[in-house]
Amino acid sequence: MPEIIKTNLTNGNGVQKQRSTSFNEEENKISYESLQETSKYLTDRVKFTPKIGIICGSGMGGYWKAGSLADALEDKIEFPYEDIPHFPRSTVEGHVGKLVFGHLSGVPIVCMQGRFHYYEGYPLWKCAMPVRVMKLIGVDYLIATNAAGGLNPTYNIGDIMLVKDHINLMGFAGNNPLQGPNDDRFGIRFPPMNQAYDRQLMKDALQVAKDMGISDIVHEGVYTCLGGPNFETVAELKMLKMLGVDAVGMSTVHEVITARHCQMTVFTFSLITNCCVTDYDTYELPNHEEVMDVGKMRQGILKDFVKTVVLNISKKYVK
Ligand SMILES: O=P(O)(O)O[C@H]1O[C@H](CO)[C@@H](O)[C@H]1O
Ligand SMILES: Nc1nc2[nH]cnc2c(=O)[nH]1
Repeated sequence: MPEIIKTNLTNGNGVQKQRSTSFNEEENKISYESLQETSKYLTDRVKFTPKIGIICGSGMGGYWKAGSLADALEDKIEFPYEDIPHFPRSTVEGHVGKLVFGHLSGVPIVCMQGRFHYYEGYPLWKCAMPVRVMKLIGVDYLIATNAAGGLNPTYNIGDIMLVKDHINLMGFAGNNPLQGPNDDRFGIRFPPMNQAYDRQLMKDALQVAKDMGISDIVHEGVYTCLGGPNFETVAELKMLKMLGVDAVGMSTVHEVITARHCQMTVFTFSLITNCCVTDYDTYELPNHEEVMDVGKMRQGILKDFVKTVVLNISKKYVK
């Protein structure tokens, strides 16, 4: 049951009135101490310290098991989300719901096989809280992946868009994962966001794409997150296009903001799983099955791409 906090206010004429504020740890921020409990639960059970964390987008976390990025991990230690203290539960198809520790190309990593979305009913801070858990475990580099609709007309289904920037539309509407009291142990009250996506990691990833011979399907672009769960109307997409958005999704932005708040270095890419329909004469309907199918279709390339990016970060930057 929520604990009721009574606050004394005056009405301006010196007359006292009482306001009741509902405070419930599940609805409001989870404390630093609670997240330390979560992190301790994990570090007590894993004998290596990953410096790199990966979040798998829809269809990219290997819900079909074989051949995926998560499947490529060696010495795996898996934690179903329901076993981890204070962790939310995955409810979306294509998001397995496990935190997996292991080695990718010999590099220790932690991987979220399934993320949390606002439309599942979680507040943004809760969608992003695993990022803080990663930070407490020792992760300094976040690789966040997502499935997104391609709005840029030059993009094709199956392309990869390296995210160079985002538009935090939900933030425009006053919804932000950092809302509420700031805990300075994570980061500062007013974090800058103009260098959210690390330029050097992007350049390195472009070189990886070149070396793999896939430069023709790799772009740099601007991502936006909408609340979902419905896909967009034609008018909404036209508006987003005018704003300079290249790909549209329902995730990632709040994770990136939370990661930058606690000084993580961020690399993000979108897999373009569908082309956004921006005219009324096209009868194609975006759907989640297609989104997952494209993830599966691209699993081989994505696995090799991420493995090389991870190896590169580990060799060049991780201390
Ligand atoms: O962003 P991820 O988790 O990759 O998933 C994307 O795909 C789903 C829609 O098919 C939405 O959840 C959208 O956000
Ligand atoms: N909002 C949104 N999210 C997506 N995820 C995958 N495709 C899409 C899309 O077209 N729109």
